Amino acid sequence: MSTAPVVLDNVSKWFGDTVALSDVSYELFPGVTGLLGHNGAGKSTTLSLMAGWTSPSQGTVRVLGRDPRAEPKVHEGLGVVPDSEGLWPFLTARQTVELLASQRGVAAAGAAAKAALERVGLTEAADRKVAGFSKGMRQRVKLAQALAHDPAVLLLDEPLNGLDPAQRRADVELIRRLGAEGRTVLVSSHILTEVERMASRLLVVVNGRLVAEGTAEGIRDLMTDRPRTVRISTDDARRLGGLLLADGVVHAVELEGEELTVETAQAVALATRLPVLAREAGLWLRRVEPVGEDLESVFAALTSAARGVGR
Ligand SMILES: Nc1ncnc2c1ncn2[C@@H]1O[C@H](COP(=O)(O)OP(=O)(O)OP(=O)(O)O)[C@@H](O)[C@H]1O
Repeated sequence: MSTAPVVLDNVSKWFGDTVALSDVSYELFPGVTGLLGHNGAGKSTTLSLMAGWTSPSQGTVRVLGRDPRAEPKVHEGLGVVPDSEGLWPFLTARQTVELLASQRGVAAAGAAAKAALERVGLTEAADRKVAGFSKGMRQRVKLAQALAHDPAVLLLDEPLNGLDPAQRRADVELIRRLGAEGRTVLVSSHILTEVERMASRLLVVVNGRLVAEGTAEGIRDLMTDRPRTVRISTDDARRLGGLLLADGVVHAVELEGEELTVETAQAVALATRLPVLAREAGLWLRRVEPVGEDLESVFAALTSAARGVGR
């Protein structure tokens, strides 16, 4: 069996007729891994399985070498930020964090809570009741709770939800540091540009299936043959559009003044043929700009590609 801190081996999970996860296998290693998927893709189910809150219908889950469902001791090395609220409003931030640290068997729970609250930037608010906290502050209390016992594995379900831009930047930085310290961190998100800033490795889940895995760049490469849109600015857009269509490297063109927008399923061929065709026709390429090269677009393409294969 693998020694990776988290191992999913042929894991499926269904609720009645709903398949939340379908035959998923991967390992998590130290550093930050992003788990990407739209609402309902199976992210929270994955985290629940790793936290031992639910059992797989099939397959095995191991966290720090243990079955998290059968061995609650796993929580001594595991910190979880669930997407649910679950905070007692009548406790202060300090009491909230201290309580869980004690439950996790931390001897100096007070000192651990103080350090964790400081880490997430809640020192000044530590003795205020959670009831008056903003969504962003409550998220930070949950993060401090997850950190207080210094776990080797952290599972964070959409941890940036409800944060303002400054808080997001701070938390992206904090999560990166947690990974750099050698912890195994899994961050779920539906916002690719955000998770891309934290995670060195991405797992993309669509309809409960793992559809792509790798670095953000690697995932883009996987999508080389997906349909792409390219905007071209030239001195005779109509002529160039005709040449590209005749050459067969694009399947649609749209003209707007000197701007030409083309659709292609052969990005590499277009990149090779475009300068040749322009040169032969004596046309000047002012600007060539791919549209939608961000991960959001790649993700949308993966999603529609996987839809037919879904449940
Ligand atoms: N306890 C449950 N009972 C029935 N169906 C469930 C249960 N938990 C999850 N599901 C279903 O399993 C699928 C995956 O849900 P999950 O919450 O894991 O997705 P998600 O990617 O976390 O999405 P979200 O961000 O919206 O929570 C969904 O179709 C959901 O409706």
